[in-house]
Amino acid sequence: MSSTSLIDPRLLETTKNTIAAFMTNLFSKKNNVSTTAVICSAVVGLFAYEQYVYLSKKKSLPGPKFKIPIIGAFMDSLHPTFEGYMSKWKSGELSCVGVFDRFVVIASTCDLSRKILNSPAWASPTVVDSMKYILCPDNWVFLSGKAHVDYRKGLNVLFTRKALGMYIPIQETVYEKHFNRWLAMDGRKEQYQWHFRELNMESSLRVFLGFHMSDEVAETISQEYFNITAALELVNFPLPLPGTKVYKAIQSRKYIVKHFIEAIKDSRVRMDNGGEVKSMMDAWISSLKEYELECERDGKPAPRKFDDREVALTILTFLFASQDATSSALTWAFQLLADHPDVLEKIRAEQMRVRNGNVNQELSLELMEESPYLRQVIKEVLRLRPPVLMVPYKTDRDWPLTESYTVPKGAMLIPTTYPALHDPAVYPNPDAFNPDRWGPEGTAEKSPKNFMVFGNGPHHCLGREYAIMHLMATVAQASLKLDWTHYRTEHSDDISIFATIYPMDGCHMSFHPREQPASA
Ligand code: HEM
Repeated sequence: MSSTSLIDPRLLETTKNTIAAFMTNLFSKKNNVSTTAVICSAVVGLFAYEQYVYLSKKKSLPGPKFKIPIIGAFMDSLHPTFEGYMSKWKSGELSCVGVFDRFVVIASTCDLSRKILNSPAWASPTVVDSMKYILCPDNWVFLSGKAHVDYRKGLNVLFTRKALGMYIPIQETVYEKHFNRWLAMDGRKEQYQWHFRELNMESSLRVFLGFHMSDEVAETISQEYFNITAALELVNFPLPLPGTKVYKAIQSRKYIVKHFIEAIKDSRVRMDNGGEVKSMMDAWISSLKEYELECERDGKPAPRKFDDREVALTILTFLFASQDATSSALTWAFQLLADHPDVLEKIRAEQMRVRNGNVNQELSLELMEESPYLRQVIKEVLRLRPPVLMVPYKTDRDWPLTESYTVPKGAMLIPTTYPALHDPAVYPNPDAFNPDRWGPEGTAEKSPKNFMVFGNGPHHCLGREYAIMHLMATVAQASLKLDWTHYRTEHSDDISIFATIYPMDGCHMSFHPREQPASA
């Protein structure tokens, strides 16, 4: 912890004394005081009180010594920078900042981050402030304790190996469609970050909801979803007033949920008529139906029903949890592979090997399971550029998190993933892209606790295997069907923050059809 950032306890004492003196002064004055003077004095008093509250929570933690009245560091949170985050993490194992009435504590070490993620008795996930408005307060992600565990158990069926195998052909169709779109641009140089996002959004929508919804609606949802991403700042304007980002995100959510509900109704009809399971939602509805019949048959009490809105909101959480993180990972994957052609060649060789030289072989889960090198590459992309840098939690009571600091109840407490994933003791030369560190000769697998890309503890990512499989499958198909060029700029390796992380220059690329090897 940097000693220069320690708060002098005398400052705290002086602030307290100033407020006391001010209040005494204000109320003891017998002489006439103008209304303006009283109001001004009251405002100054409130500001001083705000500083006092902030400093008494901050204690010796590194962080701003002065909180800007009312808004605190709100302007910084509007335009976060990676460098700003880095300097926070470097300032100490815990650091703090005040935004509006929120006191935010950031944990930067692997051990403290894991402790926070694994202590449901002290802190629970809070998502960012705006999310209760956007995802609706009755959404399952806001459940805690047993209610959360029980609900989550019911969702596991959607991410089993069998389920993942069923989603793969849907994904292959979507990849093919987007690859053809990219090729139709005739090798034009573009900012591909948004094209990767589109592929990812359509893949999510089709896997989660199937093909009931038209391409136009799917594209509008992709556009509307930008409003939701834009409202994901760590701390937002506290009220969803018209014109605010949160307000716009709520309108977009309404549009998205309306169309999800239509797809759910369609799925219910198809499943009632014994239709084929063609999406995650079909799988869920049919498993609920099966369980209902099982209870009826075995004379057990009827299970709880899930109405269309509830199913729609749950699918929305999957989109919410996956969309930005996976789009970020996909962008970095394409960029890093273009910048490391030796790695891309090894992927191609592995894919040709597992397909016995048949470049057109249908994609399958088995093929992905037989591709250990590709898995190493995806793990390395996620380590080097973790899409989720911080996971906001909230303390449910005063928590003596370290020997020297107790996090006050109600604080936003944020475990961090990046420093653990760039710890040179665990990942030598941590800023280098080196998939071999995950191989048999490497050491990265020896410290699984550092790999917090998908969180940890009771709320760890439900879609972890699905996400890894989707990233592997996209890269596998692209490596065989496409050649791509990355136009590096001086900002290609810099990180910009838009809910998650992207290359600062937006990733300029062009795509070309890949000439098939003679054996294909
Ligand atoms: C590269 C992509 C992804 C990354 C980096 C990622 C990362 C994370 C992280 C860090 C958490 C918080 C964990 C915690 O609090 O300990 C999380 C939670 C979650 N993720 Fe993911 N995720 C990804 C993709 C997905 C996908 C594709 C889905 C669903 C299809 C998904 C569904 C969820 C859900 C439902 C939760 C909340 C779990 C709970 O509260 O019980 N994620 N994810």
